[in-house]
Amino acid sequence: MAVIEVVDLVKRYGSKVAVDGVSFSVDEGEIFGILGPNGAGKTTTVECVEGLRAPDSGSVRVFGFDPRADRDEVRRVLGAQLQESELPERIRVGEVMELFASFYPQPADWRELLELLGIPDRAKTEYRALSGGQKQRVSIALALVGRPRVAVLDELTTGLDPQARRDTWDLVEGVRDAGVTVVLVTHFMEEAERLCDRLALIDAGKVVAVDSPAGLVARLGGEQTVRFRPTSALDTALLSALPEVTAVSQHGPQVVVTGTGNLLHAVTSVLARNHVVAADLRIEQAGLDDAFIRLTGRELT
Ligand SMILES: Nc1ncnc2c1ncn2[C@@H]1O[C@H](COP(=O)(O)OP(=O)(O)OP(=O)(O)O)[C@@H](O)[C@H]1O
Repeated sequence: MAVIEVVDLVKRYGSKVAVDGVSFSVDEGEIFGILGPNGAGKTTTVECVEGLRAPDSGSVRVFGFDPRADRDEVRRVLGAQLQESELPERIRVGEVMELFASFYPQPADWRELLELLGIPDRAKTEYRALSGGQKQRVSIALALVGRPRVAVLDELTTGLDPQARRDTWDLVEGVRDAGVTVVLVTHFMEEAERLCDRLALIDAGKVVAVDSPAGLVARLGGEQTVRFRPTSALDTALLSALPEVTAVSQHGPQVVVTGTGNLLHAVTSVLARNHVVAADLRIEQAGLDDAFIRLTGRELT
């Protein structure tokens, strides 16, 4: 059975359609990403999964339960992160952990969780005195204290410095390795690429693709980009005519050539034949961001 099954989910705010027929399913034991630009409908989608919002149409099941009709069952198996603003500033970390643990029949040992999350010494600290990274750790601990089978983590590294972000990625992998399925909402390409087994790309309320990061990139057919600055006049039509080349564009002094196959060799051969020296020559393989542009026609950020 799928851990989460979303079928044709639609959610409107007044006349604004925030989620427009979204379908995906999450398998047990995976880190499933929901990736898309700001306003794509990611949070609204997971709020429907968590039972915080009622869908206008379509269906959501979590281990077969309806998050609205079977609220208690879903609460027992699904751990959701709190938004930062939802905790009182003066509550101590130990107090909030104790409180949340009391909601569950068989909670995890929250002291162990704080230890696992690298903040064992923060139990007596007031929430407001925590750093951004520590607040994120507390919110992950709260999502895990009920021993959920699936944890939903929304924009968990937004606002963190690069080191704290990498530490958080290690934590998420640790959660998955402990047997918890993870749904990760993000607008960071690098985060999705590094962590997710599969992901749904969402744009303007619709799913544009569901695949592994490598599978999404492979849809580009091994596309590469060569960039360089010609040091003398170059007729770019010579490059466009190459069978390996799919597009040529010029950005100021820089020429950008995308294509497949042995693109670099094809481009440098043309340059050599025409006695053009290429300065700052670079080649890049396509990544998730290129896949996103190809699938949606626009950039993620
Ligand atoms: N409570 C609300 N009332 C009205 N419109 C809303 C509400 N919440 C979200 N929206 C709108 O619905 C759309 C989807 O928002 P949502 O927060 O689900 O997107 P998101 O992909 O999570 O984006 P972000 O990363 O910015 O949170 C956006 O256009 C947003 O402005």
